[in-house]
Amino acid sequence: MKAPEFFRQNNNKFPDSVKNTPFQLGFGTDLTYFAWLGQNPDLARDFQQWMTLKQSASPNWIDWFDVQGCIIDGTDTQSSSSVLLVDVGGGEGSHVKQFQEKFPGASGRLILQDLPHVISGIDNPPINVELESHDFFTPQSIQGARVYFMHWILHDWSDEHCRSILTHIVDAMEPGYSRLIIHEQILRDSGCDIPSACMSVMMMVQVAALERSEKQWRNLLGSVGLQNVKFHQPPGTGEGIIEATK
Ligand SMILES: C[S@@+](CC[C@H](N)C(=O)[O-])C[C@H]1O[C@@H](n2cnc3c(N)ncnc32)[C@H](O)[C@@H]1O
Repeated sequence: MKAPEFFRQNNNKFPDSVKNTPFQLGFGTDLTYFAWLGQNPDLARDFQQWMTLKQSASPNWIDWFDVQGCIIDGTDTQSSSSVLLVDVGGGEGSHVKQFQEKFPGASGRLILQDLPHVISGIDNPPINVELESHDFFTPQSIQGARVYFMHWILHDWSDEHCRSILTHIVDAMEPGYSRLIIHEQILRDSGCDIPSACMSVMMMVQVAALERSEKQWRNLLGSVGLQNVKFHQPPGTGEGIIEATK
């Protein structure tokens, strides 16, 4: 682990670039973590399988969040091409698969987006879900979906990168109709629990990013023009839902 060496060399400052973290020092690469995974297919597959396993062992947001009232009830049921949910950076699709299984009768298309090497590596694609190679730093191809969903995406990126990702989604959202649903940690402003703090440290050393508090989320989402920002915490502990509209 090269973190102590990295921080000694950098005067204990937070990494200033996703291309200059303890990860690059440790693995002797100039690539960002996700670009490096793209060049290491076996490890990329292990990473996606780990994400799927993690999800199967975690509380599922659709079991405690009011999906029916907040999403399904207001969905356009008239157009056969309308999109119910886009899972942006959705990996192997465990979230969109669970959504489809819990709400099989919900009207609208379900779309799973991720980088080309991830999409082409999916062995068992979720049924009734369209797969699309998409780089979230480019304009969003799906316009006016009811929901743009992201789990464990924004905690991988600095505020500056997040603004780029979010701006492409905001541009595609239909005012008053589309919802952004972010499934991430919502840290307490003080007295943060140890597992969440450890995750934040992991994001720092790997991708120069962080877990965020409610105040940090509000500032970030407000900076790209999102409004009606609501925070939902699950019963007990765990990752929350942050909901916003354009
Ligand atoms: C921490 S994983 C989360 C995956 C998935 N949302 C889940 O919860 O299982 C981050 C995901 O972002 C994807 N990703 C990274 N950079 C991307 C980009 N530029 N465009 C689209 N997806 C990207 C990765 O391939 C990976 O699947």
